[in-house]
Amino acid sequence: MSRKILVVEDSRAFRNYLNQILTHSGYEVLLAESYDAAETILKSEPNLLCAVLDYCLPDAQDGEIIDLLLEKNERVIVLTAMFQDDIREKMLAKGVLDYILKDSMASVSYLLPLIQRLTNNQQHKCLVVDDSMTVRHHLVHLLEHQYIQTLQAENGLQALELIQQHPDITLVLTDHDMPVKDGISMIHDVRQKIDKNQLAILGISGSDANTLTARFLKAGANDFLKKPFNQEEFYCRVHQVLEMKEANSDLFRMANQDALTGLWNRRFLFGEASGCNERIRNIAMLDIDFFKKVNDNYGHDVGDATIVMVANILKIYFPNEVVARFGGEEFCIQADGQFEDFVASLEKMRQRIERTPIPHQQENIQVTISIGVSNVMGNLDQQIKVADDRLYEAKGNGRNQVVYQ
Ligand SMILES: Nc1nc2c(ncn2[C@@H]2O[C@H](COP(=O)(O)OP(=O)(O)OP(=O)(O)O)[C@@H](O)[C@H]2O)c(=O)[nH]1
Repeated sequence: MSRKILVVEDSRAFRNYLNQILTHSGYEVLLAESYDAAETILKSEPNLLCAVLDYCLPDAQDGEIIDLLLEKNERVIVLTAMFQDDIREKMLAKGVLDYILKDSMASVSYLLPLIQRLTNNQQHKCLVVDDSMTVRHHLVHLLEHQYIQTLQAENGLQALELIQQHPDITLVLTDHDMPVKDGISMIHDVRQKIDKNQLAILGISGSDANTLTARFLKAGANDFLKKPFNQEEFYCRVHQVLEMKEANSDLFRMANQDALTGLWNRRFLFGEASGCNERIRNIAMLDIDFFKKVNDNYGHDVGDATIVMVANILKIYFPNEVVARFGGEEFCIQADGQFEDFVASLEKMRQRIERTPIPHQQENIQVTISIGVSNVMGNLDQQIKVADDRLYEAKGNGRNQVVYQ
């Protein structure tokens, strides 16, 4: 997705300031000081993330630059020195994303978060649930204008089916009064399985019932928006809900991921991933052989690079399984499926690690791993204990091997 932003601004100081803050944040900025200059740039630079436009330019004093960009279906943010209700109404009616009052350099501090929001929106998929096609289309238009992908459902039941079929949905916007299944009972059902941090829900309703907001929130909605709403309020609520969700996802990642390798950590393995039921599952415990020597001979940084190399190969061979860094140079893989297939993949992975050199100065460092595997009925602790005993058997038998019985 494009990171190009067109900035059209006649004040040199303001233009340079915008260029500086946007470039610093990793965007590619195209600068124009007038309508004519912008028109020339647009001939050769399609595919913008958005355009930041001064409302009043020396050669286009009444917002004509906005029409030029909107005709090309670009996303437009307007900078204006005048805050007049009629201009604001006119701009928003045209389909401008937002406007920013240009009364000081500090006022543009709102701009960067807005542009970052547009960038992050591209990771989100929203399910719009409403029995009115007109309302659905209006909401879809607003969301897609901000790069949020969309799906649509006519009632709560269809919504539940789509949520199950599309685990990548991150946001649901739902009405309440719908045939077949209403919004609040749909939220109740969703929350049996998916919590607020995984899936954000924004209730939207025009009902006059003054208890509806509380009912939506108590059922598990993250927020509520009353119809009719204006575009600015809609975007503010959607942004707020998505920001909260992203912050929670970041926290979850920080608490459950190993910082060096990006693998899951022990906390995740015994918490989220373990489940409480006793059942059969495949467990592998892996340990890098003679790892202390890598640290002693080449230093801690090379030791770290070795751990990362092993972790990356684990991810390649077990992309859909729970792969965790158990401790220093010890890893654990938890998998379902056929035990023989699991052992075969572990053996291939062991050979791959043995063949993968870690370049260091003029040398290629080579490491091996030992693996113990279990497939017994029990809880996670019991299964890890069996795999761990087999890992130590592998170490005792000469290392660089898989022991699975
Ligand atoms: N570089 C680096 N070293 C670590 C890290 N965590 C633990 N270690 C080191 O890993 C080494 C583990 O050594 P040992 O437990 O003696 O085992 P080993 O040398 O791998 O020998 P065997 O397991 O018996 O084959 C210790 O020297 C730890 O200091 C880490 O995050 N980075």
